[in-house]
Amino acid sequence: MAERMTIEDLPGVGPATADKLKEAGYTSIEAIAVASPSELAAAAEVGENTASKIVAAAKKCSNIGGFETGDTVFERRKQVGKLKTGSNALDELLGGGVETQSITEFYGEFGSGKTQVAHQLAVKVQLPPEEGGLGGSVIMIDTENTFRPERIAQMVKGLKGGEDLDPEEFLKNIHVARAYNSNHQILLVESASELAEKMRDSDRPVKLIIVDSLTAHFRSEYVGRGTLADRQQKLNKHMHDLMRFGDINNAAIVVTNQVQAKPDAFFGDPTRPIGGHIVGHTATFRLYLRKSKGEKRIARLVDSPNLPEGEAIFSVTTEGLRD
Ligand SMILES: Nc1ncnc2c1ncn2[C@@H]1O[C@H](COP(=O)(O)OP(=O)(O)OP(=O)(O)O)[C@@H](O)[C@H]1O
Repeated sequence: MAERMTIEDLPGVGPATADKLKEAGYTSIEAIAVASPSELAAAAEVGENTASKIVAAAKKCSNIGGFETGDTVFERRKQVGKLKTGSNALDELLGGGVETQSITEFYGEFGSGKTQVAHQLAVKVQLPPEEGGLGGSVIMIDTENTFRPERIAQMVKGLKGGEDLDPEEFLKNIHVARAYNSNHQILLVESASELAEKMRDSDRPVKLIIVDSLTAHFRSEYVGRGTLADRQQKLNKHMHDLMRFGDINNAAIVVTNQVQAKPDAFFGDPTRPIGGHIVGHTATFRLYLRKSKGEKRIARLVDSPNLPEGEAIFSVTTEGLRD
């Protein structure tokens, strides 16, 4: 493969401009390719004409914004990997596991097991494909301080042959960042892209990005009807950034989401995931998690483009997810 280009290689981008662009968050060719020339002009303090040329050059070498033929899309789809969850029933519901190049959303009430699923996937993704993993590392954006290394250690010990495995080796492949507010959360996807780019040719490329929770910050920061449009716009950008991360890295994207009580809903389930249409339309797979007896959980697949709706029952145990 030809050596990867960096933004310094773009015509019209000298070292000073490159620094300004990076400072403003344009850290990759892809980020520049999808920028508007006027935004870029302001960020890099160059004229609009120069900015247009930079964007055009970035588009050309990133193939973003261009059309692809069906066979190219088909080639990329062939690369799609499936990450096993530890529960066969849940894997089957998902058509074989959590897919790369897709966003899988787990939503449910407090204690329904969303964070447990996230921890389990962070462990499983590190296993080789023969063992249901993707042989990769993981980036975790933690918005509510729920990441627990101890929990990872328990789940590593719960793997097949886990007694001989060193949990620390697994922890080294989990890159965790706390997001302090929704803007920070959005920015972290850019940092994640940089990290993934650096690791792309290593023996542990990033194969999974988790955002737990996707909506908590948005929900608490945008209160009241008047702010809804703003919130949805930000959330929409965030989801698309994540989707692009998945495409570029052939990585799986897993997000968790709470439900909001809808006391005025007389029919159907009175709870709905936060984020409404935006999250719903961008997530490829949506799973609604419910608590059942004891460690049992029920997952329902909602709105999948190519899989039938259905339910799976699994357990959250100390060792991890099980049937
Ligand atoms: N070490 C463990 N061993 C067994 N079960 C555990 C363990 N730790 C957590 N659990 C189970 O996971 C549940 C908590 O689930 P989790 O934290 O994933 O909920 P959540 O859906 O993320 O909730 P929230 O919306 O509050 O973040 C606990 O109620 C418990 O049943």
